[in-house]
Amino acid sequence: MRTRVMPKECLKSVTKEDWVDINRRPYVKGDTAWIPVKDGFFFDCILDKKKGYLGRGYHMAGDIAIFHGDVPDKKDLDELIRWENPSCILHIHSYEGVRRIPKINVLYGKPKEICLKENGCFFIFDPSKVMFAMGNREEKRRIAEIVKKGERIADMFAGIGYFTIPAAVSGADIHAMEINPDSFLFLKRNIEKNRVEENVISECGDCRDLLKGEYDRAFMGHFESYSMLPDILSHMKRNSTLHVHSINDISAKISKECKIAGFKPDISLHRVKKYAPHKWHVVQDVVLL
Ligand SMILES: C[S@+](CC[C@H](N)C(=O)[O-])C[C@H]1O[C@@H](n2cnc3c(N)ncnc32)[C@H](O)[C@@H]1O
Repeated sequence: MRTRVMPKECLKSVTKEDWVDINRRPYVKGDTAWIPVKDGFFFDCILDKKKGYLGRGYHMAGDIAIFHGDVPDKKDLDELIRWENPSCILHIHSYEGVRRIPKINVLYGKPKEICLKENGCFFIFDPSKVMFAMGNREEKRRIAEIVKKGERIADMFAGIGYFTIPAAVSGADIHAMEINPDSFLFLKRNIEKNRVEENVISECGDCRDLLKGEYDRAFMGHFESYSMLPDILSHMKRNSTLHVHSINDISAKISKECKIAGFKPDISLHRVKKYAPHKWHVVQDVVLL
């Protein structure tokens, strides 16, 4: 790659210059930036094609690199900085408690808010403050496809709007409930950012206290949500649908609760992602007959 070598602080001021190749990422090391140059313009250094990254697995949320599991070693970090040029590297140890608060180490740079675009929806969040499950993209797309315009939906564990936003964009009316005030603030901003204010009523608090009226569908996007089945079942219409998330198949437990509430459940199981060895994040679609 042909580059011009400049102090890092020049990066912002040169982006609009006609010689800058905006289709390539600049490479930054310490205080120096190697800025890609378009064909036909003056350059002062050719950067070797970078060797691939061979370290521990990670994923990128915007320009923030995230490790789960064990803490990566210094060699992996140096390699990753060279390979991805991230603004920040986080190690997320776990998500704590019912509010799923990330327990993190900042390994490089400074955490910040990012805005991801997925399946045409925007999600603003700070991965050091709130949970965002990167592997649920397909499930969000599936939900956006199956909800119907005008349906009244309870999103009992709305988070930053993982399911609320795609369902609202599809034209459903969502009652979004979220107990964590940090996640709730991002939820409000994502409702605005995606311009779905008319389709979403959002409330901060415990969904068990907030459920109101009758619903055509309910999203139960929390692994312990089955314990709240009695709460939601008293608000569900006949022929309505629940989407109950869990680790591995809990159809038998769900079936028992639905029968106690007077429904005949028709359950189908969908895998969302691998969670741990022998453990799958699954969702049970439960039609209440
Ligand atoms: C979408 S995230 C979790 C996703 C993932 N399926 C899991 O269980 O780890 C779940 C969200 O539910 C919220 N939450 C937990 N208990 C709640 C409750 N009783 N009422 C409303 N929101 C709740 C948490 O704060 C969190 O933002």
